[in-house]
This record gives sequence, C-alpha cells and structure tokens, in this order.
Amino acid sequence: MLSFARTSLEEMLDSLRQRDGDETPKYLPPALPSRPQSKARVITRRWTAQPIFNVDGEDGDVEDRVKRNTLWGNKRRKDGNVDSPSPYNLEEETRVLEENDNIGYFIEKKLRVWCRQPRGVWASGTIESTSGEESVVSLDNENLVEVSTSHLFPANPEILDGVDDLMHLSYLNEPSVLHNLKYRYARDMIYSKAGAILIAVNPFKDVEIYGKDFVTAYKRKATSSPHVFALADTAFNEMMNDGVSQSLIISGECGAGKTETAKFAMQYLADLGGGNVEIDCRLLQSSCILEAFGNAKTSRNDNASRFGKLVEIHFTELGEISGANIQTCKHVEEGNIATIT
Ligand SMILES: Nc1ncnc2c1ncn2[C@@H]1O[C@H](COP(=O)(O)OP(=O)(O)OP(=O)(O)O)[C@@H](O)[C@H]1O
Repeated sequence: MLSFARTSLEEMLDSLRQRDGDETPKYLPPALPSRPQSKARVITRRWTAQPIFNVDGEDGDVEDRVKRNTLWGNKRRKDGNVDSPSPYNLEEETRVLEENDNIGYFIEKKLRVWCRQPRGVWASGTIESTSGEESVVSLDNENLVEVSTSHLFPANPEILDGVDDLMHLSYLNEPSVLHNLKYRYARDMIYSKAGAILIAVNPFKDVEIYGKDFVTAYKRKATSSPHVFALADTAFNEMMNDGVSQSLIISGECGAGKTETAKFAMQYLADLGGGNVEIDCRLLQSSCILEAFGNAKTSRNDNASRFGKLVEIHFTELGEISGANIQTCKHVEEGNIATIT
C-alpha cells in the first residue's frame, strides 16, 4: 500500500483550520479554492531504477528482465512507443535500444558511466572490464577503480549536459540529475524544470536575473528558460484563461530559498496585475514586516523564517490585483531551532 508523508503546506492548513475552530474569528478569509487536477507527470520507474547490468547476456527470469529494463536506458520501448524527445539520431538510437542493456556495449563503445565513490561522491568514467559482480572503471581523472557493478549508472551523452528540463535526459538517475543541476548552477542557471515542477538551486549571490528586462521578456514570452517568472506567468495566464484559481507551492529545506522565490513570484505577479499601485506596494512590502517579526538567524540561514505563510492574491476579471490576504502559522522545524550554549 502506498502512503504519502503530509506536506508542510497540508500541516499549515490543518493548523489554520484548528486555530479557526478554537477561536471565534472576527474575520473569515475566503475559502480556499478546490484543488485543481494536477498537470504534473507521474514520475516513471526510471527515477528509482536500480543499476543492474545484463552481464552474461542471457535472458534470465522475468524479475531480472524487469530490473534490466528499468535501468540502463530503455528510454524508448522497442515497439516504438516514444517516452520523451531525444536528440539522438534514430539509427544510432535503434542500435542502443537493442544493445544498451548489455554492459559489453558500454565497454565496447566507451560510453560514460557514473560510479559511486566512498562517502557518496559520484565520479564519471568508462568501464574497462567486468567480471562477476565487480567492474574496473577508468575515471575521467585517469584513476582506475574497482567497483561493484551495482554501483554503476549509465551517464548521458555530453550533448545533453545542461538541458533545461530533466525530462529530456535519456537516463534519469541520481548522478545524472545532480550532474545536470551542477552543470547549470556553475553557469548561473539556477532554475531547471522537471516536467511541470520548477527546481531552484539557491545561488547565495546576486545572479541578476530578476530585473525589469527579465520581467518584460517573460511577459512577452520572448524566452522559455526555466524561471520563477515563467511559473508565475503560466499560473496567471491559466487563471485568466480558465477562470480558475491557481496555486504555487514552494517547498524546500531550511535556507533553500523559498522566501526569496516567493518574493520574486509576487514581484512578477504584481507587475502583471499592476493597476492599483497602493495594493501592489503593500503586498510587496508585507514580506519585510513579517520577516522583521518572524525571522531569526540560525546556523543554516541568516534570515530563517519561523512561520509558514499562505499568500492569497486576488485579481479582478481584467487581471488587476484587487486585494491580498496573508495568513501565517507557527512552523518550527529542526533546522530552524537555534540553541544557545
Ligand atoms: N534567488 C536567489 N538569489 C540570490 N540569493 C538568494 C536567492 N534565494 C535565496 N537566496 C539567499 O539565500 C538566503 C536564504 O533564502 P531564504 O530565506 O529564501 O530561504 P528559506 O528556504 O525561506 O529558508 P527558511 O526555511 O529557513 O526560512 C537568502 O537570505 C538569500 O541570501
């Protein structure tokens, strides 16, 4: 049976409901809109695939075959059912499809693999040889290491380095995802997509991607690079087109950049729905006041929030901001508790 952990948002909403039940409210906030159908893609098995090679080339039993098919690729099924676009040339890809379950193919073609190093570090290299459960890998730094074959993962071709949507990776395993995010981060591309989800990696510096020119570019759809502005823009347009409330859920660990991301989203929405300057100003400046009362320095974040926040922005039918409502709730997580000794 599947069970899902409750999100911090759900906990926050519950505590708000509880509080509203305990007290006689002087002001009742408008009911939350019903949750829209998620457009997020269900993550396929490739995310959790275990690295198991077909070392001997024999068919094995059904369970083995299932394992092999979820691992080194099979990004497209042999019946031609296309999973996701790939920049591979088709002829080459067909050959990969026929052979890429086999470790021998990776050795012959000198295809890159990821191998897990001590302390969980990933390193890329090519397989030199394999025997039984062990493989010898020549790392990019020219070191030779012997690792368990089960600690090897197929790497993506270099042409896919830095793709802006992780769904475009041919091999969606942990080292490939980390490598792609690191590659982009090193070039100040802090935003990436995973289908409908936006991933933001905290730059801890000014990356200068939030100015007026960026707002204009996203408003005019002149760029499709992943960005919190693009996410806010999609939400705004869907609200205007479908007449249905939209939600942006921002989550992450302490110091990940949630508060900053929320502020950039509000900045963009205020710009889109600009009309009532006074409301826009109040909305944007509210963060500053809330932070003054509710934030404190911790070991992980100089400006850590000690509260959860639900911001509702109301728009007129013409798309102008008509009001806003901010609810806060106490939210103490382990990373946000400061201890004084
Ligand atoms: N997009 C960004 N650009 C530049 N700096 C950023 C960005 N996002 C976050 N930061 C930096 O990281 C710090 C921590 O970010 P933030 O307070 O948003 O984290 P948080 O996830 O809300 O943390 P907490 O859960 O502890 O409140 C910010 O004070 C800022 O210095």
